[in-house]
Amino acid sequence: MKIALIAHDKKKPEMVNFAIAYQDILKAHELYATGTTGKKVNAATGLTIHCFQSGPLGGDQQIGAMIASNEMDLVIFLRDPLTAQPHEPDVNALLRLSDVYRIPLATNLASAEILMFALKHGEFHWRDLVSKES
Ligand SMILES: O=C(CO)COP(=O)(O)O
Repeated sequence: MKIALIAHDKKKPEMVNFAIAYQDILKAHELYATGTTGKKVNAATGLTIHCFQSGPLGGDQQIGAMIASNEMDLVIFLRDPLTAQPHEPDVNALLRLSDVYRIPLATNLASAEILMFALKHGEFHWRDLVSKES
């Protein structure tokens, strides 16, 4: 499974703790991230992560492109709903594409944990079927 990890600045400590807590699950998958998030998670866990550009410089768009070409299976995007982002249109585009392509997406820690439990229990095998269709 290809999993994207993205966190706005105020949510990065939460993302790092999340990745530490679930690294045993995450390490079995192909991980992608926006630039700064990926570097922080890698530094804290040693997980191998393909890092795209930083979000404001196009990282959200790069992950969106993977979604549009059916190459992303799950997105954990810890958004900061209380801070305006200079690249809000990119953020909205990523959320929109996740809905267009029905990609499981968690935008907060509680949802992200539920997705991790589902992943651990093999609830995403349907993505293998969808991936093979394209
Ligand atoms: O801004 C982001 C997502 O919209 C995150 O980008 P960084 O991980 O590069 O900080």
